[in-house]
Amino acid sequence: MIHIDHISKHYDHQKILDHVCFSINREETLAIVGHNGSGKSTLLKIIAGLEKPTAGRIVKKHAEMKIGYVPEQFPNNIRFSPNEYLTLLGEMEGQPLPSLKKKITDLLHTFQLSDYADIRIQHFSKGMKQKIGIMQALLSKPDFLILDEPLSGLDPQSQEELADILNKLKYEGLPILFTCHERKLLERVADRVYRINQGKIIAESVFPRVLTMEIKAVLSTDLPHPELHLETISKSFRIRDRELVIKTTEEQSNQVIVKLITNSYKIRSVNPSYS
Ligand SMILES: Nc1ncnc2c1ncn2[C@@H]1O[C@H](COP(=O)(O)OP(=O)(O)OP(=O)(O)O)[C@@H](O)[C@H]1O
Repeated sequence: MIHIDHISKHYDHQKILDHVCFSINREETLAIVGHNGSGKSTLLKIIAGLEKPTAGRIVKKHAEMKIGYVPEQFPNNIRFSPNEYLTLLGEMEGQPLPSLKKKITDLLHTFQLSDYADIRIQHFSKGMKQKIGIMQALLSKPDFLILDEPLSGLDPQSQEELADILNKLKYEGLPILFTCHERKLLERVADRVYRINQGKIIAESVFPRVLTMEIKAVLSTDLPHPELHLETISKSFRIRDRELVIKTTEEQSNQVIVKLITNSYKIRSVNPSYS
């Protein structure tokens, strides 16, 4: 959906990017890694249209494609609450107030900030501010999201929480391009990783997307739970009273559902699991 076509960038006489070429496909999460100063942020800004390349071009599938860009640092001095700040930005874009309010409520819920909706952002932690930056980018329903070091400076728990949110957005079909230094998180979130080295870009890794599904089912008879031998097709499962909760791969989820139905279970829910 976006092709980076022989992008080069020089600052004064310093060559930062040298004929960088790659494509970003639909529903794909791509990460860029590289040493400090290797040109990651410069490349993201060029793709977002915030910086001009010295040579080359960015080819978008649709000229009107909306790109959401989240810089590494969220401003420190925002005196508005998330409700006020996001409403103001949405109104400036001309979004109608009723649907804008609903969108903000949904975003606050997704980012687990509903309890902080009316507290000034300047009092927030770095991770919370980072979430506001992403919410701001999502407010105008982008077709593509670019995040510069979204996890930097966050404690491990906040990193995990944000990685879960990125996975959720990815599962909903939003293509994402981000930079990150944390190997474990790259593996959790990225489908592909590219490395910038001396201005050139090289494909580093491809992580197969193995999605875990959580299936909740209830036994519809008064008999004890039947012996299902789920160990072979399930990552984990637990039984509580009449309820059975099973985690399995997306590929095997249909097989599990059929097995449950034929053994007198009623399926309550089938959802992707990010843990
Ligand atoms: N506006 C600018 N003017 C001159 N040089 C710049 C400018 N912006 C970036 N640079 C230089 O370009 C090089 C690449 O910077 P960039 O911020 O893209 O690297 P990075 O890989 O994102 O680094 P980090 O991992 O530290 O964030 C650096 O040497 C930087 O000093």
